[in-house]
Order: sequence, then structure tokens, then C-alpha cells
Amino acid sequence: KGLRDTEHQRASPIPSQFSQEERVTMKESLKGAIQIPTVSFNPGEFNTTALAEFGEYIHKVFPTVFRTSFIQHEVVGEYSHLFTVQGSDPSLQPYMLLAHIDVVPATDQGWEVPPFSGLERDGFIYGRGTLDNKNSVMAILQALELLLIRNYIPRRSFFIALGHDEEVSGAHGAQKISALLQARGVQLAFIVDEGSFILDGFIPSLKKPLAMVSVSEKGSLDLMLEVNMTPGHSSAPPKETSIGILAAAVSRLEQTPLPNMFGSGPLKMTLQQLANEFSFPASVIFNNLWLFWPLVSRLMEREDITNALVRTTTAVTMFNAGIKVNVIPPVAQATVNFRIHPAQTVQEVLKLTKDIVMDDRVQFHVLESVEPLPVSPFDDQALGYQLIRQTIQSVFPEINIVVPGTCIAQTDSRHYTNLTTGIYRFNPVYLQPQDFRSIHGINERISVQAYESQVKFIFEFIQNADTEQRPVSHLHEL
Ligand SMILES: CCCCCCCC/C=C\CCCCCCCC(=O)N[C@@H](Cc1ccccc1)C(=O)O
Ligand SMILES: [Zn+2]
Ligand SMILES: [Zn+2]
Repeated sequence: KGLRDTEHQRASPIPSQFSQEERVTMKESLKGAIQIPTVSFNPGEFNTTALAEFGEYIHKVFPTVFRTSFIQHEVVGEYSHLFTVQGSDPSLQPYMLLAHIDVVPATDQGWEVPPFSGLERDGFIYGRGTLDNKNSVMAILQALELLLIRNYIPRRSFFIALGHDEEVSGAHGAQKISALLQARGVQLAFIVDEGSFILDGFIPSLKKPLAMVSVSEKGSLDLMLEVNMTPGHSSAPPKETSIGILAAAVSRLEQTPLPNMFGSGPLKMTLQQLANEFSFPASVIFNNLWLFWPLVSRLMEREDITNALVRTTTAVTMFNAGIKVNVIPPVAQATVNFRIHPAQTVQEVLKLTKDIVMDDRVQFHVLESVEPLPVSPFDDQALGYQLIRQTIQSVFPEINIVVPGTCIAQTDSRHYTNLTTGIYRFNPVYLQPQDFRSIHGINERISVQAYESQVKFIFEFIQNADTEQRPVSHLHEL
């Protein structure tokens, strides 16, 4: 099911074919972007030199974008970029494409090539940001540049927002852009951001790749656990120290996963839509979840990635205690990062956590919390979702599974809920489990061909968004 464009609009799309010279230029431009180490270290702590250089770099490699009269470019929060592309038809509601220019840190250790070299090997461009998320930054601007060179004039207005601090919360980039657009009275038809991919090999019994468009996003709770004890000489220690008490509390949390929420939230819809794609006997199981849900939910718990879809996860990420070898430690602190399932709330997770720890000597400090994001519409009338489906069909004709999903991490799009109810997280790039581990890990890379397809996707997406849409009953009719 989906939307179909009108006949006359469909008659003359600009074909997404790029010359050999354009293909070389686009991959070289991505490599150049990777070579600029736009690292975010901590909130408010960025490589500002690199961020400034990145701003100059995009001017250099996308000159047409910057000199086009109907495109306004603004720098927001010093290093983020907002482009307003004024469409020719003001009756169409605008949309927004999001990406971020900052990356997480990377040292050379474990990498086949240095992480900021942007080197090409065996058809892959390596480097921090090739999947998260300079590929999107560059592909969006590259697609627009190529459309403008072909004299394309968009009908529907759209915004491109490139945040510079997504990896450390988005407070200086996305939040400021969002406030600016709100002050201007902007309401968006939908937003497309990072957060999911064309998944290949994530579900053992499913041989075909599937495009998962995330329509929701898990929340988070950063909780600091603290134990205070009177310090003293280690030669006559008390029965328990602050470290021992805290370690036991943290261990209880790790040993007691929060409840399996299988059956609530978007996952059930995802699996129902997938049911007919499995071969026997998995197809019978997924078509009868009312009977087999205990089995499926247990199977999903086995792997870390699918476990993250069925529950609020608990990750102990920091532990600090002790000041000297012969001093009883006065304070022990641990930070726990919970990723909250869409069917739970911050308060529920806090209560469950306190019940598991069950020790009055442990104090709880909420450092930061974000509720899970609402589920964006993905029905036949949902413009953003259907445009993504339609463009997947055309750019990746081999993919016949497009399902709504939940993003297990957080994205800058969470700062834009004031502007739209349609937030879709999808990168048109194939991802295998080992690629998933490279995001924030080592040897992050994208194939030249995958990057070209991403440019092609956005090139077509912008044109598809300009066609008048009306509902149709079958996707294959698009
Ligand atoms: C049933 C099918 C199985 C589906 C498996 C799902 C596979 C997941 C695939 C892709 C997910 C990739 C997510 C990439 C986005 C990463 C965004 C990110 O890292 N965000 C940060 C934001 C943040 C939050 C708080 C403080 C600082 C930064 C994050 O979430 O940590
Ligand atoms: Zn990212
Ligand atoms: Zn990231």
C-alpha cells in the first residue's frame, strides 16, 4: 500500500544517473569530509577548528547550493547549518532532512587504516563518520547540488538541518535550530533522520534484507548511584565498604534485566508485517504470535541487538571510587545508562531500579532523562513514510520488505517533536551486524557503491516529495 503521484508529474523526473566524472567527484568529496576530525568529546567540548573547517569545506564542494537564490543558508549555534530551500508551491507543507556533522572520537588502534584518513580500499571508504553520519550530510548536499546543476526547481519547500553536537546531546545544534524554526512558525509535514538502515542478516531465519524505517525511538535515563561511608584506616576495615555496597547494587541491576515488553510498542507491528516473509516453520510461528509469543520473545532476548528491542536495557557505563590504597573509600559512584522501551516511562524505570537495588545506603541521582518518542504514523496517508517506501522501491527494487521499527539509540530528531508528528529514521544503506558494530567502533566504512545509492535515493526522494500524492492500494503499483 502507499501513495501514487499524478501522471503529469511522473512524466518528466530527472533521471538519477550520474556521469563518471560526477561519481568520482562525489566519492572524493565524502573522503574529504571524513578527513576533517569534527569530534565531539563531551557536551560543550568539540573540535571547534574542525567544525569551522567543515563549514568552509561544504562551501567549496557544493558551490551551486550556496549560490542558488532560492536557498537560504544560516549558521546556527556557531557550527550547525540550516538550509531553507524555498519551493515554488507555497501550498505544499515543507519537510526536513536531518543529519549531523560531528562524530565520536576514534584512535588508530584496531583500525585497518587511520580513522580520519578517508582512505579507499577494495571499494570501501574507511573512516569515522562514513556510516554515522557524514554519509548523510554529504549525500543530502550532493544530491541537492546535482539536482540544481540540472536546473531542478523544487515545488515543495524543505529544510536541511545539519547539527554539530548530536553525539553529545544536540543542545547547541538541533535544539537551537528547532527553537529558531518554531519561532518562525514553521510546521513540518515530516522529518527524515538517521537511525535505521536496510538490515541484512539481523534475523537468522530471514534470508532477505529488509528496510526498517524507525517510527519511534527509545528514551533514556542516566542514573548515578552513590554510596557514602566514613573514611578510615584500611588496616581495620568495616565489614562492607562503599565500593562493595555499590558493586553489589550494580551487580543486582546487571543480573536482573528489566521486564520483557514484547507485545507492547511498535515491535509487534514490525513482526506482524514480517510474518509472511519467513519460510516454514518460522512463518507459522510469526503468523500466530498470540500462541508463540513466549517463544519469540525468549528468542529475541538471546542476541544483544534484538534484546534491545524487547526491553529497557541497563548498561553500567561508569564506575568511580577510591582515593588511596590504604584509605577506606568515602564515596563510590556508578553511572547507569538505561534505554527505555517505548511502552515504559522514566518514572517506571526509576521505580523498578530502586526495587531491584533495595538498599537504602545507595542514593539515586537522575542526571538526565528522555521519555521514549511517540510512534509516527505509517499508514497509507502518512506522506513521509510512503515517500520513503516509494523511493526504496525505485532505488532498491530488490527489496520488497519495508517495515516500521523502533530506533534503539537516540537521534537529533527528538528535538523536533514540536514541529511535526511524522519523524522517520532511515538511512538508505545496507547494514550487516558487523557494520552495526563499526558504528562508534572500529573500521567504520561505506562502500563507494552504497554511497552512490544513498545520493541517488535523496536525488529521487526530493523529486518524489514534489509530486502530488494520492493513496493507492498496492505498493507494486507505484
Ligand atoms: C527485528 C529486526 C532487528 C532489528 C535490529 C535493529 C538494528 C539496529 C540498526 C541500526 C541502529 C543504528 C542506530 C544509529 C544511530 C546512532 C545514534 C546515536 O548514537 N545516538 C546517540 C545520541 C546521544 C544520546 C545521549 C547522549 C549523547 C548522544 C546515542 O543514542 O547514544
Ligand atoms: Zn549519528
Ligand atoms: Zn553516533
